[in-house]
Amino acid sequence: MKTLVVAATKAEVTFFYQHFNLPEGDFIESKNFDLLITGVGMVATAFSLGQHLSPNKYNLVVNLGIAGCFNRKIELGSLLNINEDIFAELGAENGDEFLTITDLGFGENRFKPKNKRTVNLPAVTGITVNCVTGSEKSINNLKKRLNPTTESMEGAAVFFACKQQNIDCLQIRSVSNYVEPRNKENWKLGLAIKNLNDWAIAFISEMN
Ligand SMILES: O=C(O)c1cccc(C(=O)CC[C@H]2O[C@@H](n3cnc4c(=O)[nH]cnc43)[C@H](O)[C@@H]2O)c1
Repeated sequence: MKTLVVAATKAEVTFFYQHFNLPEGDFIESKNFDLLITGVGMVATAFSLGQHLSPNKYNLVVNLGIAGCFNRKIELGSLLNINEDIFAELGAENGDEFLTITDLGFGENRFKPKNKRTVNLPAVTGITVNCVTGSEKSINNLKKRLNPTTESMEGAAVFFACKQQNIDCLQIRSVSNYVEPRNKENWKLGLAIKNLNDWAIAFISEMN
């Protein structure tokens, strides 16, 4: 049984590729782990995992990525263990009220992954969105409704797929930006990606 490492973009795992001398490609099989680049967003992620995730082959999925953070006390570049993730937009508006897919009786919007491993990083709740949050009104609504620490565009889709296949899952995110009206100059992409890759290289190396 192997570990499947999952990221949305190659850029987020660039040093991981270099360290393990991995060939170009979106699905790379190696002796001790496989690596899958899904593309950005929950649809691309679900499709890609639908193609590659098999319980006969994998006993652990490690989802790696950068994320936006709602909490300004958490420094940019910090690593977080997302141990709960929520599809934030999946549901229905009823005037100013939001009804989740659970309220509507159509399933779950909130996922806690099955995971036997302990990871020495702060554990937080994330949300998963199709549209990166970028207005004070949306930020306040999300904080009030879900009280999230981070925001990504894939996390809950990975947890969903792992739950469907009964596979353990870790989601490790590095904070690249605060959730705010969009200003890419404020992002610390390089730092976030470096810290994420250092963690991932150490984790995979120690496992094998
Ligand atoms: O512009 C670049 O050079 C660059 C390099 C690597 C990655 C990116 C991305 O934009 C990755 C998109 C990825 O990041 C997650 N993300 C990051 N911040 C947020 C956010 O505030 N809200 C939602 N998602 C965020 C997301 O999971 C995307 O897949 C650019």
